[in-house]
Amino acid sequence: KESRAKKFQRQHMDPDGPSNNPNYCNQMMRRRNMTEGRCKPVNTFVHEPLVDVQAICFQGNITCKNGQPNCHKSSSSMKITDCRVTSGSKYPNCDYRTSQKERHIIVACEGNPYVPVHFDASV
Ligand SMILES: Nc1ncnc2c1ncn2[C@@H]1O[C@H](C(=O)NS(=O)(=O)C[C@H]2[C@@H](O)[C@H](n3ccc(=O)[nH]c3=O)O[C@@H]2CO)[C@@H](O)[C@H]1O
Repeated sequence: KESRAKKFQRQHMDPDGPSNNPNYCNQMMRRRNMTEGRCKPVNTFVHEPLVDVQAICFQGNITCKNGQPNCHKSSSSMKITDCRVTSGSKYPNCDYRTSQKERHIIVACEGNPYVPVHFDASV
């Protein structure tokens, strides 16, 4: 069974990116298995080293969107790519808009070791 930490990495980590390729999201959403059963509507990939994203768990503690107290906001902005499903997208041919950004990211952390398990938002 995939751990929540591993699931976070599968869904949100791409240290080798970003890629200016307009098909980045179409390729990556499939490759990372987020287009099975349905097209995941929104997903962010983070183009920073894993250790830098794991360090966020020890940075600014803030309340998550769902009210839980275990979210953390990155001290610095990070290179990300937002993938958002297009209006014309029809499962199983999931179609995404690819948007490269530099944002502070907000993740939820859990466990021992205390690691990212959920992507909450970017600001
Ligand atoms: N505090 C917590 N502590 C611990 N766990 C917590 C906590 N909160 C939730 N989980 C868990 O996380 C799991 C999960 O998948 N939550 S999810 O909201 O659907 C994820 C969002 C995110 O993937 C994506 N998104 C969204 C915006 C954006 O900019 N970029 C972007 O990528 O869209 C998704 C839907 O919004 C679920 O098991 C839930 O129980």
